[in-house]
Amino acid sequence: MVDRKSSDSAPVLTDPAPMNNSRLGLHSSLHSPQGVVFSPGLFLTGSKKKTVALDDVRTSSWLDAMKSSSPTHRKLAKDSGTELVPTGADVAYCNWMLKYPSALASFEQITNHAKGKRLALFLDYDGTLSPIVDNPDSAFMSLAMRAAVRNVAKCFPTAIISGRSRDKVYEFVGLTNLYYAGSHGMDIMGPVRPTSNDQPHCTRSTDKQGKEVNLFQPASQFLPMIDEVFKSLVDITKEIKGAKVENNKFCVSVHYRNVDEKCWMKIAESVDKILKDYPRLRLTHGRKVLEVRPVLDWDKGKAVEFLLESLGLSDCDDVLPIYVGDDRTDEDAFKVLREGNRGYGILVSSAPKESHAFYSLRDPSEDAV
Ligand SMILES: O=P(O)(O)OC[C@H]1O[C@H](O[C@H]2O[C@H](CO)[C@@H](O)[C@H](O)[C@H]2O)[C@H](O)[C@@H](O)[C@@H]1O
Repeated sequence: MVDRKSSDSAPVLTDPAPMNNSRLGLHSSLHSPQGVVFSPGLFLTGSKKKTVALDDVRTSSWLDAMKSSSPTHRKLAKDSGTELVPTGADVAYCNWMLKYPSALASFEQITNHAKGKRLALFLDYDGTLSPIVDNPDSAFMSLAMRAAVRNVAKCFPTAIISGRSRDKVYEFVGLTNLYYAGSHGMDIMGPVRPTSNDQPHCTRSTDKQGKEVNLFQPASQFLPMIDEVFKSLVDITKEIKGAKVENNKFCVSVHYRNVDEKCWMKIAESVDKILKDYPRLRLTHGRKVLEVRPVLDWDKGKAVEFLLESLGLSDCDDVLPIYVGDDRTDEDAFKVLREGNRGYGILVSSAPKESHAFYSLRDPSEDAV
């Protein structure tokens, strides 16, 4: 079992409230806070210097982040037959699209850039392939979306990279001709690589069709800890109406979408209380969800790089990776593609937000077009 109170353990890294002024501020999980250094391996190390006052600041900054997560904005009224009266939000969205043009409207530009290149497609699941719904167990993708993904995967290598457990996202998508990465990329089932035997955290396995695959699980030593923390989180939140804790194998989601906003502070305090005992776990914010995960230098961006390498597509000028995602965790992947002009990120969002993506789509129904 992992020693959860080891002396060289890292402090819990928390995300400050999102949407602060700086473009990079959005992406706080990338930053190593003071006192935290990246060790030669994947682990983040540092010293724990938290005070009670700092904890209060921390939980209230969590609350700010929770309040601004997944804002709801009305769609521009269309096809309703009524006269359109753009609101301030509509105008703001249109202005935002000048910076992040619609991927659909830019289709020709993208295909021109893709000429002579091999495409590789990376897709987030929730909020990208499936609409956001109240019950995480009912986040089904539409038949049209499944058909679109099936077709695209016949033409280009395609991978799903999700915060969900790999098994769960496979259950939702149900397509065999794809690669799957669960737990924010900490559980990747990819093609067998000639070098994979030498790679740490890689094992040979077989997929559900009996095909030989490469399994990359850099957080495997955290499994007992994650199971333990999952049980504690279920227990501590059981009296909070609407709270739901989801075990995503190498990370845990604490959902508050169905919790009365008056109780959000209680959710933040409960998670904070548990995490105090687990300095090797950290917290990130998603769409009305707090995500507890190992303090590892690994994210969806690293997963994209890993898969490109596994597919023999890294360091090739004739490869154009495209990543479609809606969430803050997808920013890691957008950033990897933007850096060095490697490919395009497409952000699915109905509200303006700062991003490392190049293009935008308003909602998942546009993805399947
Ligand atoms: O990386 P993703 O595939 O986008 O997964 C991120 C989280 O998605 C799920 O939660 C979100 O979608 C739910 C269903 O629409 C919604 O109810 C919830 O409020 C959203 O946060 C999933 O349940 C989480 O475990 C994932 O971490």
